[in-house]
Amino acid sequence: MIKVENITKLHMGEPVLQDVSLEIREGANLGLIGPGGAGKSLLVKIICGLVRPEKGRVTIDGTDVFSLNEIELADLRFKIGMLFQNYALFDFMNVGDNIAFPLRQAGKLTEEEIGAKVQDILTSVDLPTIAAKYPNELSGGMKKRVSFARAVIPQPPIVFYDDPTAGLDPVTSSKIFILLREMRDKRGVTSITISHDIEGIKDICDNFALLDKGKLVFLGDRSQIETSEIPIVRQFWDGFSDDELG
Ligand SMILES: Nc1ncnc2c1ncn2[C@@H]1O[C@H](COP(=O)(O)OP(=O)(O)OP(=O)(O)O)[C@@H](O)[C@H]1O
Repeated sequence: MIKVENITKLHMGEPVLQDVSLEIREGANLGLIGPGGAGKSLLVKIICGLVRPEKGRVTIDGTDVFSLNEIELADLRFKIGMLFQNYALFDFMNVGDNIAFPLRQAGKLTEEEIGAKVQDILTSVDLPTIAAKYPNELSGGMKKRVSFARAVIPQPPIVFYDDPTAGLDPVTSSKIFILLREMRDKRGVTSITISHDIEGIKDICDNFALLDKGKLVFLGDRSQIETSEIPIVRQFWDGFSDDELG
């Protein structure tokens, strides 16, 4: 269970997140939507302890994230896979070494076992032959799939996906959403997916939150979001542009 209580974060004295509270129970998948700059990525970084808020509390399975020391935080991050918006691949490592990185960090498997796992996951993301390539030789869609592979290879129980299909063509996007759905159905992960692709996240998430200018303006399940009368919720969910909303 992930519990976010009254998170407030300031940037140059102005609130960029304001009193945000939500809960994600084990195995649930939250879709986080809202305009650019609303604070979605920042909220996820706070939840996994990468950024400290001015106010509020985050607990993951009962552990208060901000009470942890650096070593305990590093342990917590082993439970959390993160697919960052900007890939965050190491340019100086080839694809195989990038994906193997979290397994080597954990230090529990032999090189032979790691090699087999890397090959398995590369096959499952439909890129079986690119282990020796470097990130700068890959297309955006390939980098996303490699980042996905690196985020999920340690089989974390929690995964955060930050705009996993941004800038991808529709075919590659649908492949990514299939991978996300498999994580939910086969591995039962608890997840937060930030996305501007409403059609894509409709199918992989069971709960939805909408952030606007740092405030949580909606939190609810699919039927609640479909019937919400909050104008910005309608605008985002239905994907129309209403000039009156500005
Ligand atoms: N570590 C930080 N501390 C304080 N403020 C931050 C920090 N990181 C980002 N911000 C600010 O938080 C605001 C929200 O940024 P964020 O990237 O979370 O938006 P977003 O909703 O994810 O946008 P997009 O959909 O465009 O990715 C921005 O004004 C940004 O400058």
